[in-house]
Amino acid sequence: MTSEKSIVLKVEARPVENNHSTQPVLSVTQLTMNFGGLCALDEVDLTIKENEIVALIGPNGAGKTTFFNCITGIYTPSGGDVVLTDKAGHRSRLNGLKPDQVTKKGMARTFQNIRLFQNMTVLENVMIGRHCRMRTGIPGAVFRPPRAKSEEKQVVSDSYQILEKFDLHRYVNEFAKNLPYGAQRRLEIARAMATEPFLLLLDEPAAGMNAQETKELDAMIEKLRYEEKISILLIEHDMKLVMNLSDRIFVVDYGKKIAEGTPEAISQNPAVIKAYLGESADA
Ligand SMILES: Nc1ncnc2c1ncn2[C@@H]1O[C@H](COP(=O)(O)OP(=O)(O)OP(=O)(O)O)[C@@H](O)[C@H]1O
Repeated sequence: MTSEKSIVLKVEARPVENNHSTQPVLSVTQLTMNFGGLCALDEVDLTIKENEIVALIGPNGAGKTTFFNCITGIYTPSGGDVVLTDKAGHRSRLNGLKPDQVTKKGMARTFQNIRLFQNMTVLENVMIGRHCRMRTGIPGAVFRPPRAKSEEKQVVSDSYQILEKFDLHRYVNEFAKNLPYGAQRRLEIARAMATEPFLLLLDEPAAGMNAQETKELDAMIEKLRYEEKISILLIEHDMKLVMNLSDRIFVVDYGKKIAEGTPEAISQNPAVIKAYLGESADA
């Protein structure tokens, strides 16, 4: 029997424009994560270069979200190294940093299940992302000296501009929970972008989207790459989106990296086809 995933793997891969710099912004080496007796990640290596779009794919339970959780400080990996290099060439080892410290270093993320502040407005959700770049600390927020007031004004105006970019400004004072599904997904990305990342991680951004919303998402991710000059790492099950967007693809299965390469190479890789089809690939 042919599964749905086997069909989508055969989506035509677009030719890769290989004009990206070779500077790695993220370098992950031998990342390992054990949960008791379960090895969810087994010495996985992955690099992302400046301005690249890279996908991390694999069957359900392969270890993709665990990978994101390990590199963003949600989990402490059992082994391996995670190094982020900013645009000025400063290298930071992220091992042991908390999620907010990782965000400040320039790597932001979204989640598989939308994690917005549902009872806050659209503007407030983005302002929360923006606050990570504010200089005012708790005393400033309490006593509100003139500098804190002017910084707060700037946060409001920056956040509104971000909403405009994501075509969300018409919802500015709506509660997040009242937005249509596709707009909630966009808002998560807008909030992540408000932290000024140079590397954005998207965990299944197209999950639950219809064909039109997915097409818009595809265009939005491309636009982000070119206009904001950022690199993007995405986990996604929609192979059409993956094949269309990615410069390179990494494939994991049972916690191990089984392949990496261009969309074209990956779509023809026997180990990848087998991972998606199971034993039927041998037939
Ligand atoms: N906190 C945890 N404690 C124990 N086991 C976990 C934990 N998080 C993930 N796992 C296990 O690690 C393995 C990898 O899970 P993970 O969620 O990373 O897979 P995935 O590739 O993201 O899957 P999906 O595509 O279904 O989201 C699974 O066997 C999962 O049950």
